[in-house]
Amino acid sequence: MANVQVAIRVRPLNARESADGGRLAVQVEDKLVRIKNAKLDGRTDGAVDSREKLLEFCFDYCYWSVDPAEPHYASQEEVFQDLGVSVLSGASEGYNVCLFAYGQTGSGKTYTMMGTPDSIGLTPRICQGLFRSEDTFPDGQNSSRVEISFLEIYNERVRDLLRGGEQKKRASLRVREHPEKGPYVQDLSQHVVSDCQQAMDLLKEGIANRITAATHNHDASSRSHAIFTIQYTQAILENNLPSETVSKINLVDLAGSERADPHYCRDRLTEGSNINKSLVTLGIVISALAQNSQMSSSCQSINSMASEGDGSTVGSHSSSLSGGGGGGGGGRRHCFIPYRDSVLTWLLKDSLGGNSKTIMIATVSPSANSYNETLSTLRYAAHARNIVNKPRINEDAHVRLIRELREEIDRLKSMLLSFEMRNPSPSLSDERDGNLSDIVLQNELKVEQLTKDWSESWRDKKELLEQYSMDINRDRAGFLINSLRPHLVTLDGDVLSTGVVFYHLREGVTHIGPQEQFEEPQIVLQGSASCEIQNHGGVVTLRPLPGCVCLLNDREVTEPCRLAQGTVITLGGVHKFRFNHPAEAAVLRERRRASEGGLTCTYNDLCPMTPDHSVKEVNLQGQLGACLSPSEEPSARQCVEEQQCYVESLRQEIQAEQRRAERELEREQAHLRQQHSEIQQWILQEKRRLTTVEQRITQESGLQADLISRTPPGARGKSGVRLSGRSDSRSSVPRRKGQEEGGAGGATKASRPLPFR
Ligand SMILES: Nc1ncnc2c1ncn2[C@@H]1O[C@H](COP(=O)(O)OP(=O)(O)OP(=O)(O)O)[C@@H](O)[C@H]1O
Repeated sequence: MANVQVAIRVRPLNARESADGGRLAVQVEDKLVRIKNAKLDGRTDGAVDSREKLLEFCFDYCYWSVDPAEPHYASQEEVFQDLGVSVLSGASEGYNVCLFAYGQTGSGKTYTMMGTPDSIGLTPRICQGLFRSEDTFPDGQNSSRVEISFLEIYNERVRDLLRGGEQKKRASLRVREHPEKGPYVQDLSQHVVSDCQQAMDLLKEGIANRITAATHNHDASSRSHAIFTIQYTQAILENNLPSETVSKINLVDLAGSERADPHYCRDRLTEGSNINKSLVTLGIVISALAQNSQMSSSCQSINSMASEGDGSTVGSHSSSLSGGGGGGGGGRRHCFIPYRDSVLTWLLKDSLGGNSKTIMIATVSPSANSYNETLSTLRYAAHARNIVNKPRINEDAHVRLIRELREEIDRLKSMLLSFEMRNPSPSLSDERDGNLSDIVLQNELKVEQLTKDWSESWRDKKELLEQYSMDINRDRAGFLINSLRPHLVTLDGDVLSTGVVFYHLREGVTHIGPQEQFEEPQIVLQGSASCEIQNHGGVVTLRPLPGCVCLLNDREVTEPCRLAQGTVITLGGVHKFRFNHPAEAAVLRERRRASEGGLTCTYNDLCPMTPDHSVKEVNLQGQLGACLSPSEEPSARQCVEEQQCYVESLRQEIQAEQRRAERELEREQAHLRQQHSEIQQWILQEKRRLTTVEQRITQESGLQADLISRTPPGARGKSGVRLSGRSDSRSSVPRRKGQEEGGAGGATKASRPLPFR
């Protein structure tokens, strides 16, 4: 059980307050805050109780940040040293922790939680502290993982502050509740970060996406509640005893409460009423929780008094407590907590009365003009201080089992020892002694095995995290997985298959194929498709195996073949993979950047498909050679050398391809030459035939003219031509050249095929 810790921070007077005379209404002394009602100061009529003039509240921490020149001025660092360090220590022990800032608009919540570039606030300091604490463990003993998400609640809708794209940023997300893990936001992006800078970048990105607007009190007022969540997973192996915990750190900057102003536009009024609604719900939740906690503690004290009186045991005392809220306390029932009445309280359910260590920092203005708002904040905060939470260490179930078994072993061992001491006679103790020893031995074996399993599984997870930098939704659309090792990605042709599979190509040989073909295939495939991939110091070679058709970029290979970045491997016509070589790709990307568009190093560019690839290949080789410098990392140099070997082999392939292409060209040219001479001959023949036809036409025309002139007019037909004895339709109609002569003209051309295709 732990009470919510409450801190108060008083900010400096702002320009408006100073201009108004700068009268102060708040005083701070150690853990006490006093607030004076200046309006009642002048009244001496006795109607006013002096207690109304000066009210006093006690809190866990009080910070006076009004004037840096004053001796008890509390800086950002001082606030961090109390509250931030408390957050970090809670998280490092495996507890969920929540720190939220509450206060009137313009009272300094965002300044305290986020700070300014010159004076950073609690959230960035906590991120720094988180990564700093990681360095305190000796190498190899601990390992951790930090995931970040950032959301805002605006007009009762949840928005992801770290999601790219305008549309996605505006999309509202749904809040759901997991039976064990509690409320969560569906589809909220999670970002794995490996250093403080990455966390800071996300924080800045989220802050920039937050909705702000000008209000009476504040020019850049946050109009939404912002929740920055760090999920911190730690694994430690100390003295062969594992521990694995997951803690959630919620850092909340609430929107400021403000009185509604009728001069505001409708949107601003709706916004304000939603802010106030959620803050009122928060107030109701806090009050109800405080009431329940007080009721429980009074039950506890009544029961403990009763148990002292009748001498009952601790067990019966606790059971009477757990017997329900209404058990004691004069029959009063525990209040219902309306968590679901606002999105804010629903999401903070665990932080308020649940599994979390919670700190509230209430920010106030010192000005007498803000008396009412400050008093309301102090009352709100005083209520919150009564809330009792039930934080517990979020331990991994396996680790808990190991710990419990170890405790059991210790208990059995001590039983064994005391049994031996009480029964020195060997005959009597031998049998029981043996039984206990067996149990101890069995448990020790179990613990040993479990510890081994856990260590291996954590090592695997850790290794995986180191190999992959995995970022969910960071790249705007989905997962971005960056691996540093050569790997395969499945390209599944089955439309019904979902999910993407990565296979690391470890140093040595990776067997790919059906279960029965290899003793231990690392990549199991259905059917008969198989091959071996060798990775020797980053040089990756595929060896096709008999009985399986193996294609690299759709070209069949039968001999071992060096794999290049981006190669598509097809095995047995069904299984497709894309090969990625991150180191090779990095070097090639670097070269591409250096050449400013001179080179596009995809596999297809490197492949000798057309003669002009040789130009690119030479270009590539020139760049690789030129880029080698002594200052380059050995691995990069090695990679460049490998690239040069690879380029050399490509160059030879290109030359062979060119020679093949030249031979092909020569054959094609000979064929064309032959066709050309055939056409020439055909044209010549046709010309000759035409000349003959023309000569015949001329002859026949002469004959006809002669015939007509010699025939008497009475013997001529209607057409003026006397039909000869030979029935020749060709001579009975006027002729058009080329049409009539035995079809030898155009018709012949169409019906006679050309001598080429
Ligand atoms: N402790 C402080 N020291 C110096 N300046 C402060 C302090 N607290 C607040 N301020 C200044 O007061 C102004 C308002 O502070 P801040 O933006 O943090 O208010 P807020 O409570 O977050 O307001 P809102 O709820 O409207 O967003 C800012 O200019 C901030 O720099």
